[in-house]
Amino acid sequence: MTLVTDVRLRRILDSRGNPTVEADVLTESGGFGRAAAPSGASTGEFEAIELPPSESIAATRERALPRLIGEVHAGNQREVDNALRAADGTENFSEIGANSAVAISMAAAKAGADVLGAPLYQHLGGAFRGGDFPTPLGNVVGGGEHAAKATHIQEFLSAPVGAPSIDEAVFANAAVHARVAEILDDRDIAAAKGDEGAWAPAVDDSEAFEIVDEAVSDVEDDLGFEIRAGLDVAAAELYDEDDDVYRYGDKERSTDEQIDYIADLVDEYDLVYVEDPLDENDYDGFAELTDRVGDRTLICGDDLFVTNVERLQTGIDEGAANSILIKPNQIGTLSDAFDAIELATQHGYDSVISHRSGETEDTTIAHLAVATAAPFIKTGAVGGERTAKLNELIRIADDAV
Ligand SMILES: C=C(OP(=O)(O)O)C(=O)O
Ligand SMILES: [Mg+2]
Repeated sequence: MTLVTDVRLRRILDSRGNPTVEADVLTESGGFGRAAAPSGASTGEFEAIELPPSESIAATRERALPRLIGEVHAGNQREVDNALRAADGTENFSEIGANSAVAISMAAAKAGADVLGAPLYQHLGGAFRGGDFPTPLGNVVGGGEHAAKATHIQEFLSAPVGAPSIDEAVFANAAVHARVAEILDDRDIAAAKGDEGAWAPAVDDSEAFEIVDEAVSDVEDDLGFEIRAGLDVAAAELYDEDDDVYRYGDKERSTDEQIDYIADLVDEYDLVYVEDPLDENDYDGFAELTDRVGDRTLICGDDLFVTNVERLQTGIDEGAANSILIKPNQIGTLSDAFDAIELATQHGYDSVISHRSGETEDTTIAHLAVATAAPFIKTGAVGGERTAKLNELIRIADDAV
């Protein structure tokens, strides 16, 4: 019934106006799934390879489609994903591109759900999923690789940890985003938006902390539940390997100073979440910071782990971080992303399902978060490609997908 009878690939626009890959998967009994690959800007060194979309589509048509069409079942995710891996033949999808691979992998899952007549989260997670919703981490101020001439830290996040429902959590993040705009206006600071819809003011990081702290407290007082702040430092982008320092404009920090700086920020701003506080090769630094503040905040590996079970296992062995960012396109298939989530859960690491800075209207990650009962999802606060996922979470909670 779920035998794949056709796979169609095309170039579509992503939220930055760049081309990306969209896949349609059709099955024998009329099942249909469509999904699109996102794209990163602050990509990790160890991520699966994203090829130029036209190149990826051509290679996938030649190498992968003969192994998929008439050969695999959309309802059997491992079979689909194993066929993609076999067609590529490399560890990092450098032959067909992780962009086509992940689009097909996610589209196949949707086609499998369609045949079953089940929502995607239930097809992926089973009949008993749908009761646990992630806390959304909403990007409200940012810079780094996502906006020119803005903060050095890539993302300042709002985390409505006390929200009684996903609906209230999503609206809380939008309210913090709106409150930041008012505070910027009061301070006469003009701000454009970065790639993920966060405000991107030309302020130094210390002023951004003040603004976000004030916005979070104001909205917390208004709404009456706990909202905290978090960060994606994206420190690999700040790290200068030659001089072994982190560069924040003219200011330099050694690794020890960086660890002290982040540990102080955790306490000063009561941060609930810190992603990539150190370089993507620095397991020792991650371990030291986790040892110092891991009892009171999440230390999350994004560029460090790249959704890769081997890199995560190294982190687990060394005590580096206590949380992992999950981006299916970093690794290339949904099966690989599931394996990373399962390994994380077994070892007490929290999974944070994440968008990329270049996104589409695709909502797969909302379903993935509910299917795996992930405690957090990072998918922005405002902007159509971000609200696509947030609104899907609201629909899932309303049993309306
Ligand atoms: C979402 C992120 O950005 P990008 O997609 O540019 O890697 C991130 O670094 O967590
Ligand atoms: Mg990151």
